Amino acid sequence: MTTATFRKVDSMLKDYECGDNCRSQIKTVTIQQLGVQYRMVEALKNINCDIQPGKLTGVIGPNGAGKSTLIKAMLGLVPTTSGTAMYQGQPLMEQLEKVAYVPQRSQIDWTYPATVWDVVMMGRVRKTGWFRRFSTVSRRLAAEALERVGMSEFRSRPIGQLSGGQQQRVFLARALTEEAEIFCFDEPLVGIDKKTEAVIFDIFHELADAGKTLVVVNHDLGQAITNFDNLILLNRELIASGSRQEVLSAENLQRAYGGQVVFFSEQAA
Ligand SMILES: Nc1ncnc2c1ncn2[C@@H]1O[C@H](COP(=O)(O)OP(=O)(O)OP(=O)(O)O)[C@@H](O)[C@H]1O
Repeated sequence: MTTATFRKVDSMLKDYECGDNCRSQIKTVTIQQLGVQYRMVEALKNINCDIQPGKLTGVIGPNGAGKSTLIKAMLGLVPTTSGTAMYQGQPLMEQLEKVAYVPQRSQIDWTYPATVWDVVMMGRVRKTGWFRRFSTVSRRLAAEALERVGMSEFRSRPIGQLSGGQQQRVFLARALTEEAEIFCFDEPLVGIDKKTEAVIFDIFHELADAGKTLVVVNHDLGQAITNFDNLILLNRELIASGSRQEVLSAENLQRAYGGQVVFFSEQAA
């Protein structure tokens, strides 16, 4: 099916109100036989799983399991040896205008001379174009996003002068201004306090409730896990994917982490 045909079908479905089930299939990101090799390291092997809209999906697994690589490979940011991620009948990497991606903190240059407002407005560049004036709508969206993450009062502050949690909030605000269909966050919860964690999860759940497709890499198997609807458990290969209750079995955790993890009971999950 061509992109044009797919858009037509999608708008017809909007017109004729198809049920939740078929709408959900259309907005699902489907990862098919994805493989990544970095020189001598086989980072991911034959990954097959879905990321459903309307759910908060976490990617978990031990250090070096390939969690960040999964997101990067889905978006075409690292070369794949096999497979791809599909969205609405086309490779996702060819539709990046529909994606908001927030990389790991370590991959962002915090010395870059930009204010909080500059960073959030960057979320509008794709829609506005480089070197063009931002519209009133773009400015309003950026101001609303900053307000939503509780960072309005910092709008003139250089990003290098913020705490880690404040920096994460600013990048979340930038993602919100992109008005994307798919949101990919790589370790947004590292080094943040409980209050910021709660703000971030509230926003993730709002996006999921609005029918967005969200995937969040999270290496910490602790409390945060209780916030996800679905999980993708990796250790270079796919150990399990599906609802959090299905994925967090003793057997799956043993396969992913070996002896490194104490079993989480279903109640804990
Ligand atoms: N650019 C690269 N070049 C070579 N090897 C890489 C590169 N990026 C990642 N790797 C290797 O690929 C494997 C998977 O890395 P990745 O960062 O995806 O894992 P992760 O699950 O996100 O790890 P962590 O929880 O430690 O952040 C690791 O062995 C890592 O050392």
